[in-house]
Amino acid sequence: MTFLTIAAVSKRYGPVVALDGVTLHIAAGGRTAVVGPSGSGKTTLLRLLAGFDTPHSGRITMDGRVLADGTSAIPAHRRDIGVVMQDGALFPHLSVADNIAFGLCESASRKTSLVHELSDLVGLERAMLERKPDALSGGQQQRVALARALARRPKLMLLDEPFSALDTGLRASTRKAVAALLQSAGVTTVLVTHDQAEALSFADHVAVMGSGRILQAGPPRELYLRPRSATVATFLGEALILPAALSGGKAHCALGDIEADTPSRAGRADIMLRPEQVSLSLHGPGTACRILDVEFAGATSIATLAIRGLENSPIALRQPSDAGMVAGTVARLAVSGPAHVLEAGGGMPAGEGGLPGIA
Ligand SMILES: Nc1ncnc2c1ncn2[C@@H]1O[C@H](COP(=O)(O)OP(=O)(O)OP(=O)(O)O)[C@@H](O)[C@H]1O
Repeated sequence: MTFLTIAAVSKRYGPVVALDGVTLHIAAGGRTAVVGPSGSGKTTLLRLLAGFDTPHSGRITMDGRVLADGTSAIPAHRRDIGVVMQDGALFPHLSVADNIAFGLCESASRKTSLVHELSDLVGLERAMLERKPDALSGGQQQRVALARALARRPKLMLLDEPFSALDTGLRASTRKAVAALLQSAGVTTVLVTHDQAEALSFADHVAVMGSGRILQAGPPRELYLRPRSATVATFLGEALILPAALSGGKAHCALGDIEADTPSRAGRADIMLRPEQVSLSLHGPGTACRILDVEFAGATSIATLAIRGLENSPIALRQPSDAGMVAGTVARLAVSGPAHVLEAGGGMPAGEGGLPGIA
């Protein structure tokens, strides 16, 4: 059931079109991630949902209530929406407990029990409640910000890059804890992030933005495996994009004849393979290629490869570092699984440099 509807919403800042007719339907109780490159309009969308700004046109409806219709809008404090920003935005002079209870119109004893309940829920030890925010780690501060937002029992939770200030390990564990918490509380959530891995792991619905528009929205797996365009494909992960001729359910390309996931299509098209579908070996089966360069990156390395038929467009492919890749040698490339056929007109992203294969 749709809980939040964003219908043809546009927003300009002077000559800049920040949002250009954005339409998005968000299911009740779901976790939606809005991803896209810098400047694509993610934060603007979140600000319009929160009520910090108003659209120029379009309509936002939540749970049957119109939040904004063109430039007339319900103010932020009357929307029942919780917001957690990148830096947590805690009040530095208040204790953790007072931060969580800030603005609640409850008796002192009710406030105390609510603070205890919420701190247990977000996994904060009681001993931390009397500390000031600067005596907590980044991850703990984010949990306080979340508890403070949850204290108002919001119908919708907006998270604006809330994990970006945390280091890698803490980031993953906090993200997992927050996702589980929001799911158990049944709060519909919208997360804004520029981190595709975060979006794919946190959300059950992902919307990819570009230049103020929604390029594609759907379940994470669907978007990762069946992106419409090269732009969406490369934003959501590394991708090998190759020109192909389609016929008889096959994509005929420089890597051979590969089963196509859209058997009815015929003619010329770009196809996409994820790196995990392509394996490089020194003596196995597959298409011959020359290893031009190997860039070591720990567990994996990026090989630059010249394939017959694509000599002028070497491809970049990430492979396990123990695959024995040595620059200057000849190897074989084998493909498993079908090639995904991109929609017509969805070529390489404009202005994207570098080699095909690495986003
Ligand atoms: N207050 C403002 N005044 C003028 N231009 C603005 C304003 N806010 C946003 N913009 C512009 O609108 C566009 C969208 O910005 P927005 O902050 O929504 O992008 P974003 O996808 O959240 O980017 P980032 O990932 O860098 O935060 C950008 O071109 C930005 O420069």
